Amino acid sequence: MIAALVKPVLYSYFRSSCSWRVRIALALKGITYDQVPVNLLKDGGQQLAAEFQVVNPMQQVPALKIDGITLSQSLAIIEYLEETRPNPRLLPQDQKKRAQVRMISDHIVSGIQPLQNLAVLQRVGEKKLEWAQHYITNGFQALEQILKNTAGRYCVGDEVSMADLCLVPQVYNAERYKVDLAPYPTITRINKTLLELEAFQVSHPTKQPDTPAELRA
Ligand SMILES: O=C(O)/C=C\C(=O)CC(=O)CC(=O)O
Repeated sequence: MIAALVKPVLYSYFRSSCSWRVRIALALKGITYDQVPVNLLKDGGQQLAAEFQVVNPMQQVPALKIDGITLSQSLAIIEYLEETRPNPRLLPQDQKKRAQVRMISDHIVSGIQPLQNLAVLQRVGEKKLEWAQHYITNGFQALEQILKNTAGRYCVGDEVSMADLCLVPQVYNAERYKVDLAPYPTITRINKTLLELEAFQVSHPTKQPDTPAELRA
């Protein structure tokens, strides 16, 4: 019980899409937390420092200290928040919809983002823009088809779910890597609708404690 009284601590980087997913979950569920910024570019990458390796041996953000444990991997964090702080719900009650939410989340979290993350692009070198565009485009072509069957107002039906927490940061990355979004009207429509919600705005990369002044909104 004592642990629950201690404010959670999020290790985060303002434009890490994986950190943003967790920030949206925390905002939606009304959980107040402290942030420890981990700059992925500064000092050769602060995530690689020995002191952060203790927090997350994978040397990636996000990580969340909560209830006396330290968690990494955004979906594991979001599922823990869901189980311990169930309101508002981020996984639908209906089993088929819940499976669809997990399918779309995994599609982005395993099938797109890891192929265009910083560590991969740093090894790809000068072709990195083309590389990122290729994997985001591939993933979005499939995702557009999937969403045509699952979406209502949001990714799955009309309730905001974990899938939406994955979608918006991935669209942000697509824009960052100059992917043409015109072929994906469903993705674009859902993204725009979600960005009107306060939880998606307060957690946005342009509004974080570690956002550089020139990128602040
Ligand atoms: O360029 C930088 O500022 C460093 C890293 C990131 O933003 C994070 C990523 O590229 C991975 C991702 O979140 O998809």
